[in-house]
Amino acid sequence: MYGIITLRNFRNKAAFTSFSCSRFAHSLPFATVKAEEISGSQPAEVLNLVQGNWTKSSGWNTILDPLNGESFIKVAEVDEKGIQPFVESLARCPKHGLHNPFKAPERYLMLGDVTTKAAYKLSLPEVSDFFAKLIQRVAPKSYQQALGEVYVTQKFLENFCGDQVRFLARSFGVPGNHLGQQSHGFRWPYGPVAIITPFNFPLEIPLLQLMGALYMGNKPLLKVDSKVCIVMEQMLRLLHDCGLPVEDVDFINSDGKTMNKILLEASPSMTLFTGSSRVAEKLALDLKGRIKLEDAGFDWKILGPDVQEEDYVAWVCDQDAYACSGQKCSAQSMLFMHENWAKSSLIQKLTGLAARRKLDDLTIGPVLTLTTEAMLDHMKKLLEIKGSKLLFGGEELQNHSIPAIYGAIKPTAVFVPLEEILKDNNYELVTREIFGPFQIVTEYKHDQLPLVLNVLEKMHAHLTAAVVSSDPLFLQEVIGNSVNGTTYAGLRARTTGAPQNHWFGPAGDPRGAGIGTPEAIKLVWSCHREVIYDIGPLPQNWKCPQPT
Ligand SMILES: NC(=O)c1ccc[n+]([C@@H]2O[C@H](COP(=O)([O-])OP(=O)(O)OC[C@H]3O[C@@H](n4cnc5c(N)ncnc54)[C@H](O)[C@@H]3O)[C@@H](O)[C@H]2O)c1
Repeated sequence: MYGIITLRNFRNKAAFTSFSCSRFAHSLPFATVKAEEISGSQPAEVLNLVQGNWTKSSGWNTILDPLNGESFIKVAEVDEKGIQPFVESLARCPKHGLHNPFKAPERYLMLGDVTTKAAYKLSLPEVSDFFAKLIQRVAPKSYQQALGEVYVTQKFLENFCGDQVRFLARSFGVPGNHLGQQSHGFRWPYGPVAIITPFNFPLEIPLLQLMGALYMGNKPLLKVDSKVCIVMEQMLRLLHDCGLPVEDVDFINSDGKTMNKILLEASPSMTLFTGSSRVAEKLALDLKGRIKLEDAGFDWKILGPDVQEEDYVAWVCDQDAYACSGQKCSAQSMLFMHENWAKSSLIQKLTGLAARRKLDDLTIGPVLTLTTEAMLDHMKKLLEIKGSKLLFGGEELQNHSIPAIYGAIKPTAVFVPLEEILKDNNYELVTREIFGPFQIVTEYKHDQLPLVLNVLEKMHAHLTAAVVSSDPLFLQEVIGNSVNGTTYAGLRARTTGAPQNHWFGPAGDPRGAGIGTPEAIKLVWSCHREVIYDIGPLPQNWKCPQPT
């Protein structure tokens, strides 16, 4: 999801951490684990939080270390028999929330204070290093990518310090028709809500959505994918340390089926789901539409006719497609090259950049939701399409100990001719999201832009996009004829990159959610309520009129 960000501050801190962290690692007051010491012989435990208490459950789910297969984390997973305390806890929160502009407004200030403290703590090198390393253990990505996730999270918290939380609930008023009448629009909470998040950004996605839900007055039940839930468990402990009341958030570990059952029984007023389109569509039906979605991304980049800065553009393509082993929902899944780019050395450069990626530093690593076989099978099917060819990759990683339940392939690119992509029997296959280091590359001739736009029109997921060109008319043409919710345009355009300072989310779907900005928080976590004051006085000599 998130890409190349400015890491200036953190680089300095990272340099500092390298010699200072081992000294601090044992003294983080909130933490119950040490990121580097979790192992098969010293497995970590992850608990649930309900009604203010950390609890175990009747069973443990064992998580395998994605790098060596050791059973290194035990998650106390709630099964269908254990859901009642969570259902009851949500039921205790009224529809009008824990706070709203007419109720307990001091909570807006309290949450501003908690956020100030949390932003400060997360800025400490020993704390950011702890979370970056913990992220790396469960969702292996390079240290810089993991630290980037922590950095965006910390900057987000900085944005909502002090009075910024109450400013989110800013209202407006309009004069009425007669003396004493005024209408006021308020941002109103939903009350009991649920947040479900995937494995790929273990800190950023759940934390940003959780804080947004709290800010607007809701009581959230949070469920993070069990493979990575240890990160948010530790973050909740940090938030408690910063003054967040323990009853404000419930945290559950379970499989998808159990969570589905909780949603049906507890019937939260709103659920925010981030994950695959398959589960998103199921939940949308089950919850009768009381849901907002951040679902699959089949993200595209179009290189316009003006070839320039080849080295830079190739580097951005490599980062977009293969950083975090392609497991960002914003990862570049399809690259459309203008024929001028096809004649350039772009593909050669891209091949060289992809070859630099190494398991040693996790610039390439395990794929957590697809096996090696599944990805290579998909590639074989693509290669059966007329005119398609393997550009690079297409092989299993060498000398690895990644367990077979996960995937391990080299950064891969498959070329498929544009005309073939548009054929009905190929379209679905070619545009299937492969959540791993895998992209489709194609070429369009000067007069074939309408065909490219046609490919985009047929897609069902409209998350991120990039239009790489310095020609304003070209940018206008592509942006004006497409939909994606987060679109980068210009010479430096990328598909990945979801810093806290811009909206990130899909467009073209009324259920689409957003993350990061004040607008995203208000849209996802509050609804509009209008209060019309009509206090009088009555007009002098008022008499009862005829009925109408
Ligand atoms: N749009 C975004 O912002 C965004 C961000 C990250 C990931 N993604 C997408 O997420 C997908 C990868 O994540 P994944 O494979 O872990 O997704 P997934 O849909 O399998 O799982 C996501 C979460 O839903 C839970 N879940 C599964 N079935 C459920 C059910 N029936 N009821 C309730 N909860 C259920 C899982 O346990 C997990 O916590 C990709 O498609 C990617 O594009 C989207």
